[in-house]
Amino acid sequence: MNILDQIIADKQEEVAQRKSLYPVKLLEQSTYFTGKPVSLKKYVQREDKVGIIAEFKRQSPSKGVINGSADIERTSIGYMQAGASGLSVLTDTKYFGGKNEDLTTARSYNFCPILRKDFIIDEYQIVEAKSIGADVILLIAAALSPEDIKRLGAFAHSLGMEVLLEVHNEDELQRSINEHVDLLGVNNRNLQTFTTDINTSKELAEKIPSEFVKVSESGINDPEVVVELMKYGFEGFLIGEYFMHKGSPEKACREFVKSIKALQAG
Ligand SMILES: O=P(O)(O)OC[C@@H](O)[C@@H](O)c1c[nH]c2ccccc12
Repeated sequence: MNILDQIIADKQEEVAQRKSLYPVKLLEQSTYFTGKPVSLKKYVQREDKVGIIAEFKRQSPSKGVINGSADIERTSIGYMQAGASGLSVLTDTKYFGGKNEDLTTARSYNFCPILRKDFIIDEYQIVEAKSIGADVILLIAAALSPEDIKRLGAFAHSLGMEVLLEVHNEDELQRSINEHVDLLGVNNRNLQTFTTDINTSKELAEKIPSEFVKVSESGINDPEVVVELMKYGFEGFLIGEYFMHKGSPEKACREFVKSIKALQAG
């Protein structure tokens, strides 16, 4: 079984358990549930920003522990002060060492779009995403049928949230896009081999219909790469490990944003 199948199998069990522990009625009582989501689409397109979606990721199946001591309050505030356009917070515990409380903490200290980074397979998780303060959900084409993607996307929209659809190749792109997708993320990481290749983004760029905001995900560790991807029409850049593996992720983010701006100024 590949890693994604394994994660999804575990997720099915986890969701079934959470459903009985925290019924939807309870989630809907959260003060965040009634709040109006912040648009990631708009934020990555802001003229005064460079489109970095800064991720809080303690560990991953490919790298093991990336940063065991980073603090979500400090890092999330620092990322936004560094000029990030939005935040991505891993909430999967088993494989990524995250938790829902991380997202809620990030929410309570920041007014910005926050992506719930998890493996969404069920409407329940979308209600949960909203109740913990997320604005955007991730749907992974490799893990879902086109019908599921459409149904879950429509449900997220009905709650006012945005949808980031993640694809890794043209086949996934063609079969998965629908009107309930707002942002199209190209994952540069091959989930079978864990290798990352920026060319994945470059090759898929022209195949993505222009109504979707393009986001390049994974393996980005060089400001020059961001500037190059901008030429291919990418407006969002999802970066985790490059920031998180440093003692101060927020400082790494600040320097990264600065370098992009310097390159743009020529
Ligand atoms: O840490 P990186 O290489 O900068 O990548 C960030 C992000 O793209 C990656 O964490 C990611 C992309 N898609 C995912 C799906 C689930 C969990 C994690 C991910």
